[in-house]
Amino acid sequence: MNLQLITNAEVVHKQVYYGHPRPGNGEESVEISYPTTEVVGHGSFGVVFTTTIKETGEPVAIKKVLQDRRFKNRELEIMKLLKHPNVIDLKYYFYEKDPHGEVYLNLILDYMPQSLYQRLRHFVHIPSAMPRLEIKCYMYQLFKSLNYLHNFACVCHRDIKPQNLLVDPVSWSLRLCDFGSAKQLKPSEPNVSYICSRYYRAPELIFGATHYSNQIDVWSSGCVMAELLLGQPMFPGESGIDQLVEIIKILGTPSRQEICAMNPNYMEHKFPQIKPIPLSRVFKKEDDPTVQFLANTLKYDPMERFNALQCLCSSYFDELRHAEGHLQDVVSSLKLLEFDYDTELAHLTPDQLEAVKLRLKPISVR
Ligand SMILES: Nc1ncnc2c1ncn2[C@@H]1O[C@H](COP(=O)(O)OP(=O)(O)OP(=O)(O)O)[C@@H](O)[C@H]1O
Repeated sequence: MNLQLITNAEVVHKQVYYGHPRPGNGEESVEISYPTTEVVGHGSFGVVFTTTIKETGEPVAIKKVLQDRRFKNRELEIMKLLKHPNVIDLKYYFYEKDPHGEVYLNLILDYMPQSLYQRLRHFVHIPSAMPRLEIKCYMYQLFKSLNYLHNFACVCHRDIKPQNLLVDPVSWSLRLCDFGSAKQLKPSEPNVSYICSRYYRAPELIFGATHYSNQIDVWSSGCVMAELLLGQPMFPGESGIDQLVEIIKILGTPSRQEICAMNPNYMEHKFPQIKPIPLSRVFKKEDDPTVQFLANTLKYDPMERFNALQCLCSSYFDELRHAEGHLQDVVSSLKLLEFDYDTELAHLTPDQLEAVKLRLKPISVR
């Protein structure tokens, strides 16, 4: 995405629909105005520019995508469902026609200053490591967003990568964006395996599985965390199949059982036998809970891989639950230890709920 400055802003007025209409109000609309525009970015599906809504003073990003009239826009339908502090919020949307009669959908989203990709490039450029606590806060919020997405909205994001994680480097808040590849997966229905950006693709996708689960997002998140720690992608595959080679070079050749767990229909089992490199050697400077956490997110077998809530409960995040001084201020201003029962924990059995609530509490009040 190239960012380019636009000058000579003019104010436009638009009749827009609310992203989350009040219950019973159908597709409620309102008129807003905003200057066009300060910054634009070109993505694979359209442009994104940032501006400020005149009536409310809200800074927003407007993502404009070409609308195929034959289909409902899945990104819009999914974004209407989502409301969580760690997910980019759809404030309004509207359609517009260009002079050639093409229809564009405009998604008006809450604004975040940077992507995690840009934040990491900042540290690589200095050069210095990203502070370990900053990484931990971002990863915690990422898994909070995934726990909500997977268990409440039943949506799989399918394109977790640093470019789609938006952050505020001052408050350390994080929000997940770009639901252009997201889908509600149904166990009985097949899904395309050619999704997710290469470095972050779960091995079951590389093995061509069509009955994968939300666990593909956990693998991608493990790759993001590894990249933040290393300053460069952990599995930088140069092609689809080379991606698997990069994974095997570190995790070793998957066993017959692991291949079967990734894709039971995968027949060719001819791989050179490579031994795994212990992750403690790849991440020499990291402590045991960090290395163990990465090992639990980067497992071949999707069922053995931690799910998002198990990740949140991991001892890697205990430092946030123990927090004192400045970190305690960060934790409380980001409301990291606050969970909403209905949208974050309602899928648990009563026994699981008790155990999880105990685990996620600040340590001082246990
Ligand atoms: N809410 C937002 N606030 C600030 N910047 C944003 C916002 N949403 C998107 N962006 C910027 O625009 C970029 C592209 O957004 P998005 O990923 O949604 O579009 P895309 O067309 O799907 O892009 P891609 O080609 O990367 O898939 C983001 O990486 C980010 O830099």
